[in-house]
Amino acid sequence: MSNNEQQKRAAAEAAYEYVVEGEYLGVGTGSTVNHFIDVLAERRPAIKGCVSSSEATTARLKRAGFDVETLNFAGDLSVYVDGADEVSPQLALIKGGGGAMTREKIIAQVSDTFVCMVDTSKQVDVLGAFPLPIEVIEMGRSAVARALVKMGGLPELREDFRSDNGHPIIDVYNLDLTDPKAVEARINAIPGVVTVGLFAQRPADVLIVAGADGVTTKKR
Ligand SMILES: O=C[C@H](O)[C@H](O)[C@H](O)COP(=O)(O)O
Repeated sequence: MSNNEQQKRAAAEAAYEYVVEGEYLGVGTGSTVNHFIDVLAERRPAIKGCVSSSEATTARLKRAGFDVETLNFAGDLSVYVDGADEVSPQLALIKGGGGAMTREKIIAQVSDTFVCMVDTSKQVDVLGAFPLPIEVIEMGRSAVARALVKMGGLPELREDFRSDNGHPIIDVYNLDLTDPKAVEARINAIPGVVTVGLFAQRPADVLIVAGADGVTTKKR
């Protein structure tokens, strides 16, 4: 395993401490979450089942023998575990590098504790070096892109990609994200936007950071 993969694994092991037995567990998407699912598969907690944020995570959880239930059935959750593409000191996040942010944001919103796992490379003072993913309705994608240009952004359509919900994704460079809550609200208000991958209005509650010197945990 590379150093980076070892760090992801260490973060996943630390996140496991937040799993609540006897309940449904929210599970995010991505390479760090894949390590978390591997940890779940090894330790087999007595959870009721999982609520998944993507088809890829659902398939991996099922292969590991876990029940995957719909959020409509499971209702509000105690714990949601996921990764992120960037994290600010206030625990605001950019998510959606894998295109899963719509389902991720829905699950984060109904979870008491959002546990986010990252490696040190994803910690930034101000969000925005990572292009901001925005899921859009196909017929509105050019209109949304023009609105983003007016905000100072440089939108790029993600080539040959559809989200699990069947929508295109625009990745936006160059946006000023010094006030991420305000930008999130402004982008949410553009007709045609399904979900912006900014998690500032609902940031992480617990941040687990894995680095060369071990794992640290920060709480909001
Ligand atoms: O759409 C993907 C999700 O938001 C992921 O949480 C994010 O991209 C981080 O993924 P990874 O753990 O692979 O860096």
